[in-house]
Amino acid sequence: EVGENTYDASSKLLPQYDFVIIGGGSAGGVLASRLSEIGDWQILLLEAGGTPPPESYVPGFNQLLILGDADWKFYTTKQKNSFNGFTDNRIPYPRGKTIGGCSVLNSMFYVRGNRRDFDNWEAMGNPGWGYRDVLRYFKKFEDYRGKVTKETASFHGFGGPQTIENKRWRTKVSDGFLKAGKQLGYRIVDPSDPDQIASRPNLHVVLNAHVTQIVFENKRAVGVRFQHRGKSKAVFAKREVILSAGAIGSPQLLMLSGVGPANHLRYHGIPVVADVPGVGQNLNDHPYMTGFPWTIKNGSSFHILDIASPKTIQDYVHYRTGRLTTSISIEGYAWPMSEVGDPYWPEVQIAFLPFTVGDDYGLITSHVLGIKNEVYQQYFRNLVGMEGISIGLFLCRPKSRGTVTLNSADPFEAPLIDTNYFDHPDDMVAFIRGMRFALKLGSMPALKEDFEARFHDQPLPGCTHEWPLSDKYLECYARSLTGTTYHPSGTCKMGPASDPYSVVDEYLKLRHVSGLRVVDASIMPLVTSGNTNSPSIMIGEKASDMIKQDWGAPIMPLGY
Ligand SMILES: Cc1cc2nc3c(=O)[nH]c(=O)nc-3n(C[C@H](O)[C@H](O)[C@H](O)COP(=O)(O)OP(=O)(O)OC[C@H]3O[C@@H](n4cnc5c(N)ncnc54)[C@H](O)[C@@H]3O)c2cc1C
Repeated sequence: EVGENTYDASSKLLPQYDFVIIGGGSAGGVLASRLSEIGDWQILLLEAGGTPPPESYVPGFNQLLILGDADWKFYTTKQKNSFNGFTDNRIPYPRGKTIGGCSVLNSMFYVRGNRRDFDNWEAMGNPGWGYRDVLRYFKKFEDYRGKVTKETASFHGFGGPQTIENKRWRTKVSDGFLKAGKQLGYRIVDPSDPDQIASRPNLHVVLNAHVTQIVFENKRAVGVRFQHRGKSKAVFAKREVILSAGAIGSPQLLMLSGVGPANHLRYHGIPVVADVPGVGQNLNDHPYMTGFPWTIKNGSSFHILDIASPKTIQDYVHYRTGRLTTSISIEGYAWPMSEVGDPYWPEVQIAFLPFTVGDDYGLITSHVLGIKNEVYQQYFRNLVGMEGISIGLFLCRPKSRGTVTLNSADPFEAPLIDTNYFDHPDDMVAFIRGMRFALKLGSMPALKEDFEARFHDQPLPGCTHEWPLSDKYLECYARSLTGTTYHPSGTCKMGPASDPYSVVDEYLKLRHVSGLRVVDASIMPLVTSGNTNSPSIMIGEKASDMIKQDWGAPIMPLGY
């Protein structure tokens, strides 16, 4: 929407607004839209990136966005327990730098998470964040376009700004994936089942506005400084500054502004406004194994070169149908029952892809993932030109925690992102259980017989010393080819005052300072058991109502 209109209000910037929102991503965009519903309030949204690039309008071009102009192009630090199969033991860590944030780069999967995730947030000392409380906000932003039954109508929303629909195109072999699940005794379910910014005169959006500091007066956030077209500018907030710069940007900006672990700030010569030790800690992300490869019979999936065929392009351009209507990514998810603890709170999420890393001649997938050239050449290259599938997985609630810290006090320098995957030994144990499920799924008759799925049983370079498919081999495989699912969260976690590492309270207000809230994926105390875009939107929706309530503005009834 924004891409088609000029919202850039830099020429009419006011010196002061009621609310200044930093970051126009999944959560910040929602906030700007909802708060500007109150006509008396002046809202400013500052976004470091520009308008989304043209390729972002074609879902099938999703992979081309990574490492492009709309990506911050972050990398992780070198890892000791993971990334052995990636160049220099580090990986690209994409984050959207454009209006829309990561929602512009993402693969558009709509997964809310498990109801137990939110009940657990509440049990962790965050009243008002249980499943029953947040469900209404998931429904509020939805415009569900799938099949409406009595059941789906009860847990989906209608008429909201975000359309949710079934994929318009999928491969034949994805039927095999669903059938293989049935053969293992599972059901096909809607994962949401519990069991736009309009142009408004009071909303100013400034693009290419990189916020460099939140300004405090006596521990109250009163405004922000930002760089725009080579000039340093400042703007002030009468009511609140709201930080929605995402799970990497938000802790970085807090620390640059003097809010964070005092010793770390002093080390970088930053005057301490408030010692908040949890800022940048508790980095939760879902470690994601790129997928065991299988070859399948021709005609079951698609050939990468078909994407550029005149028919595919014509189908998309003229009719909005065909291969390009969906991202080139995962085609189906499965949640195996957990073998440990609550069986209905899955440990892993299984991902089904209708291609292998070898499919695209090493041009895109291995590049955006950061796979070492020798691993591609020795393991994936002989899959070139063959139709295939991959079955991967991610760990839903890892126990390992990473960090986001400052590399320097320079706001234009990328922070240090230490994912720290597999630091906690329980994570590897759970991951290996998930890998065994993935192997079992791929060997079910629905794939093996109907689609002639053949496991690519070549040993992975670096793991040849282990007995094939032994636990040790699987561990080595996981440490080599597990990267990110792009779900960082938790770095400004919400928690009770008794938790010294809580950064915000249940109203998302920053502890030890005033006039400042954090509203984005960084507030999740524990990452949800699924993809994180819709929970981030939900956080934006819920925060908007909390802010309106605090300032005596009317809250629209939800109707559910
Ligand atoms: C490649 C990729 C694929 C993904 N696929 C899916 C998927 O299919 N389904 C799903 O549910 N989730 C997916 N995700 C995750 C999901 O998109 C994110 O969890 C979600 O968008 C996070 O929202 P947010 O509001 O917390 O942050 P963001 O959307 O990252 O927004 C933060 C915004 O703040 C801006 N910003 C940062 N620092 C500053 C600053 N100093 N000054 C001004 N502006 C600043 C950024 O440019 C950005 O626009 C994916 C993510 C990626 C990267």
